Amino acid sequence: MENMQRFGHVVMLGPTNAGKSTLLNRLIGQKISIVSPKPQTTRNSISGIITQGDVQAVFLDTPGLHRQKRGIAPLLMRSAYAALAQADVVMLMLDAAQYARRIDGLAPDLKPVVKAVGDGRLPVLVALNKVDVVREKVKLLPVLEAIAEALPAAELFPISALTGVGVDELLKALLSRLPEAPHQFDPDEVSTAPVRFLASEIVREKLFLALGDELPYSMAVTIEDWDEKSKPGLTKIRAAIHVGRESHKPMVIGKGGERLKDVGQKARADIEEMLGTQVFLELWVKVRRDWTDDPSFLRDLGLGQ
Ligand SMILES: Nc1nc2c(ncn2[C@@H]2O[C@H](COP(=O)(O)OP(=O)(O)OP(=O)(O)O)[C@@H](O)[C@H]2O)c(=O)[nH]1
Repeated sequence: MENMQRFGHVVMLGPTNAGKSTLLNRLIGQKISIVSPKPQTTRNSISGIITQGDVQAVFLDTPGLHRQKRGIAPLLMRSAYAALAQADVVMLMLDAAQYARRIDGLAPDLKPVVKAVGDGRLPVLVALNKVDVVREKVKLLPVLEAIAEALPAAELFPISALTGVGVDELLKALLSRLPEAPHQFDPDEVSTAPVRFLASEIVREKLFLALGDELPYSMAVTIEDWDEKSKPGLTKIRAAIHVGRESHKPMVIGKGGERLKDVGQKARADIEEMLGTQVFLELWVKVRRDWTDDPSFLRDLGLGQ
């Protein structure tokens, strides 16, 4: 029998600057940037998706709870509560170093969290971040005590998102709290959708640089084929450069194909760096008259409705 899958939403709370982005970058890397969620998930707040074996976790970011005191719209608060309504686990991220220096800031930072999730309905995991800069670890004790008092059911994890200390334990605990449910995202789709787009942007950037003033006004790049399966460690990409007129084609290609070759080499180097694999990049130029008026093509480029 197949193992039961587990799936759930991890809602991240915490004041700005606590280190949420740093932690997510460490956990998910570049796969964060742009994902293509299914419609039922709150699109705007998705910051990353992790799939590890049978477990898939969607991380939702919520700036709302902690910015309220600075007077930013109740809308943000509502979006935080909307995210919390979907939460299976709450991760509260705090800058422990800051409170180790001055504990007075802790109570006001905990207050909105206690109000929102202090009833114990959801598992709350507290990441006490930046412990790498706390030299005297005893200074953490009053911080730990105050959190344990305010959120008695919470589990505490001293970590450093920067160095990685404690991060594995935190992730393991987060994943283990997710309920049995089928995965909602295809891990391949999640990982390649954003990088495909970024790859096309890289090609476009190199074209802009190479063409300078000669740049045709209507030019677009689409990824026609993306193959990372046929050979491990190699990503084969076929990208089309669309120009609006036949006369633009030689401008892009250059004498003896030199310009296109140069663009391809530069783009390939950047895409390799982004993907961390070798890349075989094939570029070709397509003339597509009046594509700027073609709604279905614009949609393909992500520009239409
Ligand atoms: N020393 C140390 N610095 C850290 C650690 N984690 C994050 N930082 C630093 O803290 C600052 C804020 O980190 P971010 O990850 O941007 O914080 P954030 O919570 O995403 O902030 P917002 O995007 O404003 O919500 C950055 O300068 C990070 O380099 C850590 O574990 N140790």
